[in-house]
Amino acid sequence: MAKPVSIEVWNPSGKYRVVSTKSMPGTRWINLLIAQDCRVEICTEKKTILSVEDIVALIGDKCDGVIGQLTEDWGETLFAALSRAGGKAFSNMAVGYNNVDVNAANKYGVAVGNTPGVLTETTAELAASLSLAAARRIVEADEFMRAGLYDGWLPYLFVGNLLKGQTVGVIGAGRIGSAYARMMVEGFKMNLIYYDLYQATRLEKFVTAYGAFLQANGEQPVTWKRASSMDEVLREADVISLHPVLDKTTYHLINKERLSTMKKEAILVNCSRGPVVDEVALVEHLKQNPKFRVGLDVFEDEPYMKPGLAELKNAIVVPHIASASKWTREGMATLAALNVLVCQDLIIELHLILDQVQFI
Ligand SMILES: NC(=O)c1ccc[n+]([C@@H]2O[C@H](COP(=O)([O-])OP(=O)(O)OC[C@H]3O[C@@H](n4cnc5c(N)ncnc54)[C@H](O)[C@@H]3O)[C@@H](O)[C@H]2O)c1
Ligand SMILES: O=C(O)[C@H](O)CO
Repeated sequence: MAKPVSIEVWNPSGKYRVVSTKSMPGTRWINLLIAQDCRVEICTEKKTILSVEDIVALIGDKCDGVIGQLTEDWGETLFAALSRAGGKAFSNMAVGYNNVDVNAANKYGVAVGNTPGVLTETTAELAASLSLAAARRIVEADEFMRAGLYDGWLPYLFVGNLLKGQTVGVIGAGRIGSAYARMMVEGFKMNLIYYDLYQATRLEKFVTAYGAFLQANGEQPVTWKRASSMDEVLREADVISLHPVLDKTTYHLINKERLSTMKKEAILVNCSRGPVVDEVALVEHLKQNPKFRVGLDVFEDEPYMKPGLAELKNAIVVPHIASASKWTREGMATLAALNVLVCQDLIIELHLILDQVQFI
C-alpha cells in the first residue's frame, strides 16, 4: 500500500476531481478548472520525481483527469488506475511525450494531451543562448573573472568562434528547430543546412526572402540547404542544434561514429531529449577534442550527468530549463488544464477556448 501523498485542494465542493502531480506557475489554469466545477488537487510532496506508486495513490478511487510531468512514467499501470477511477483525460505539461505510452492510454480509453506552441520561441531562445555561450566561451570566462584570474587584456584571452557567415545545422526542423534556425540566420547572418523527414517550406521561404533582403542592401546573402542525410549536416555545419522528437529513430542519433565526422571546432547544442545523444561517447569526444564545444539542456539519465561531463571546460550544462520563461510556463499550465477539460468533456463554452487547445 503506497503512503498517502500530501495535497493542496482548491474548490473542495467541485463536482469533478482533477489532479495535478505538481504545482504549476500562475493561477489561470486553476481558475479555468474551477470555472468548470472542478475540485483541483495539487500534489505538494517535497520530492521532485514522483513514483508510479505515488501517482496511483494520488489518483485514488475517483479521478476525472490528471495533469502530469515529463519526469513521470505514464504507462499501463497509471492509465489502468486512472481508467478505474473514472478518468478519461491526461495531459503532460510538456510538448515532448516520450514518457507517455499512448498505446496504453488508448487501451484504457484515456485521451492524452501535450502543450506545444507556447514553448517554441522560449526553447529556441535557450538553444540560441547555448550556441552563443559556447561560441564565445562565456561560462569559462565568467568563472575566470570570479576566480580573480583576470589581470589585463590579452590578444589570446578566451578567443572563440565568429558566427557570422558560418553554417548553422538543424536536425529536426519542426516548430522549435525552425524557430531556432530563424534566430541564427536572421540574428547572426548564418547559412542554414537542415535535416528533417519533412520539408520545412516556411523556413526555406524565410531564408530565401532574408537572403534577398540582404543582397538588396549590398550584403552577402544567406543561403539554405535541405540535406539528404543527417550526416551531411554533421559534416558541413559549424554549429549544430538538435530538435527532433525522441523515439526509436532518434535514440543515440549522435554517437561515436557521427561525432567523429563533425568539424573539430564545431559546436553541438541539445535542447531536445538527452537520449538523442550517446553521452558517454560525447564525454570521450570532448576530452579528445578540446576545441569542440557543447551546450546541453538535457541529459541521458536525468537528473544525472555521465561521469566526466561536469569537469569539462568545453561543455556548458544547464538543468532542462529551455522552456523556463514565466510566460511559457504559465501557458503550458493553461494548455494542460484546457486539454484535461476538453478531453473529459467538461467545457461548457467550448468555442471560447477550443482554439487554444492542442492534442497529440
Ligand atoms: N529542453 C526542453 O525543455 C524542451 C522544450 C520543448 C521541447 N523539447 C523537445 O523538443 C522536441 C521537439 O519539439 P517541437 O515542438 O519542435 O516538435 P515538432 O514535432 O514540431 O518537431 C520535431 C521534428 O522532428 C522531426 N523528426 C522526427 N524524427 C526525426 C528523425 N529521425 N530525424 C530528423 N528529424 C526527425 C519531425 O519531422 C519534426 O519536424 C520535443 O519532442 C521535446 O522532446 C525540449
Ligand atoms: O518537452 C517539453 O516540453 C520540455 O522538455 C519541457 O518544457
